[in-house]
Amino acid sequence: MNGPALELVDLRKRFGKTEIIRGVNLRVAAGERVAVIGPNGAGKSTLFNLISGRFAPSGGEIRLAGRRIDGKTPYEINRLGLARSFQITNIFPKLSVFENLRCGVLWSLGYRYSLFRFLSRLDDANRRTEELLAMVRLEGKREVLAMNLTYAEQRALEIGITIAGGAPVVLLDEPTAGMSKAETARFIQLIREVTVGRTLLTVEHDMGVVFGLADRIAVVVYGEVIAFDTPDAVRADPRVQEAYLGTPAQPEGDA
Ligand SMILES: Nc1ncnc2c1ncn2[C@@H]1O[C@H](COP(=O)(O)OP(=O)(O)OP(=O)(O)O)[C@@H](O)[C@H]1O
Repeated sequence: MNGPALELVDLRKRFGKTEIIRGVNLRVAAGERVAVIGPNGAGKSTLFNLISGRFAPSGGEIRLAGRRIDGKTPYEINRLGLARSFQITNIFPKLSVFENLRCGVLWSLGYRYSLFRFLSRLDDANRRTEELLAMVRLEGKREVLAMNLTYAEQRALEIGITIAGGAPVVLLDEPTAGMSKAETARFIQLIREVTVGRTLLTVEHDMGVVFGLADRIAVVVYGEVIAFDTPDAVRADPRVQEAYLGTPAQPEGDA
């Protein structure tokens, strides 16, 4: 019942002869916010691509709420409850903010419904869209075309679309990239609010965001998770300091 929301078991990905993800094990509890950090080229995006089904693993397992999802398509994985943001690419630029959010909600109703059932649920969809509009603080931009929003507003819209389907597990790829400090601070708060009751996995380079948002941090180096712990514990971990600074933090250590 209370198993992990997301679990990676000895996950591996090889491109040609090179193993990029080298036996990753990770158990993310339901409701937890986890930031994945690591040097450039460590394999963070590859890990996200494996979890969301864009790449098939070369080995190991991925479980969403206990259910195997490795080998499934991104569509199937989304339907099973995992939503991933694709930065601003999933926004329809010529639709209004409201219409964009409603597309996200309608998508979650699926195409299997008959037209009659679909129409009968439109009221629900509109209500849900209103809620989302408020959650991402874009009520004042309701009728504005997405292409006319500021960059930060587009990112907020994108998060609204990502959570529109109600997926319990959300993957966000560098959600604050390109934002000013003030926008970033506001955005962290927004992410906190919209992910209440959900499980969040985010790839992030900005340490301010990582420490402001994450309950636990997974540090990926050369395709392996070298630490998975609370922000304070990760900050104090000599292996992490070495991976980032290139020098052991404790000179008297057994290096
Ligand atoms: N489709 C692919 N084919 C071959 N090699 C790939 C492919 N995708 C990624 N790689 C390689 O895998 C390694 C990890 O890349 P990845 O993008 O996952 O790292 P990252 O940690 O997300 O880096 P960054 O922080 O720079 O975004 C890199 O060496 C990259 O060149």
